[in-house]
Amino acid sequence: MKIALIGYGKMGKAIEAIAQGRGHEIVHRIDINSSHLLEKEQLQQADVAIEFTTPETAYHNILKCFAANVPVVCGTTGWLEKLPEVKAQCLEQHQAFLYASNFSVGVNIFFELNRRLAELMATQSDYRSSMVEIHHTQKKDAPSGTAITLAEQILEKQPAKTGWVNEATTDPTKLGIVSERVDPAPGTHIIQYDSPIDSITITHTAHSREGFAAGAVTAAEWLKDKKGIFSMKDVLSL
Ligand SMILES: NC(=O)C1=CN([C@@H]2O[C@H](COP(=O)(O)OP(=O)(O)OC[C@H]3O[C@@H](n4cnc5c(N)ncnc54)[C@H](O)[C@@H]3O)[C@@H](O)[C@H]2O)C=CC1
Ligand SMILES: O=C(O)C1=N[C@H](C(=O)O)C[C@H](O)C1
Repeated sequence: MKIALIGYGKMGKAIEAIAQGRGHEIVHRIDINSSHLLEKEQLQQADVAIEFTTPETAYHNILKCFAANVPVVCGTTGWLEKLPEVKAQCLEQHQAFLYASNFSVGVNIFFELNRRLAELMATQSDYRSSMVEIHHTQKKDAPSGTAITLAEQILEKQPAKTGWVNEATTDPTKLGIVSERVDPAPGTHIIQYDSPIDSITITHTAHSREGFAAGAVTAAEWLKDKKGIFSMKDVLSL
């Protein structure tokens, strides 16, 4: 499979290593200094594009892939206000798009646990939920995309909560998400339910970026010949 890597930073390089290890060819490595490679003719040399850039650039990069008729896997976080528009464009232009706030198998299983735990806790008014996410200091967005996905799952199951805030809170109608930035943390997410009697905590800790990169390559292999909008739930059949 021929891959265009859009974003050749920490994730782009981790994805390159996994993709080449699986016999794929990287036809373009596109970063801030080589964005001319996002032209239609260049992108069309790839079977699939994998986009890990910045909150400011993801939206336009995805639209360029649509214009070139190239399926795109996107892992960039921090741009979700534009997601509905991207999905609409994908359908309108008959393109293929797969977004995940986290591509690792472990986190996608953790999402399922989180959803179930939130469901069980929905009727347990003695417990207060909260979240901590820990990442490296170069991370541009807070809270992390994964934390937002986890929060949305909790809010969906707990109607007493009306939203999340990116700080610790005693407001029972809000889910507090604390963001810590410590090197070299690749990504840790902790969900906690506390009552006066006890606490329940579930934690996912990434030991490296390998799981994110492997998941993104698996998603690209899966998406290559498809049309439509997909998620890692589709890829992993969860
Ligand atoms: N969904 C997931 O599983 C994961 C998502 N991420 C997200 O992926 C994104 C990238 O993360 P890192 O690789 O750690 O960041 P990084 O800062 O190491 O790399 C970003 C890359 O984007 C490039 N870039 C900037 N503007 C560009 C443009 N206009 N066109 C093409 N390339 C451009 C930069 O030159 C750089 O190579 C972040 O949003 C991060 O939150 C990170 C890890 C896992
Ligand atoms: O920026 C990162 O590094 C990560 N970003 C993703 C997120 O925002 O959730 C996924 C992972 O936690 C690493």
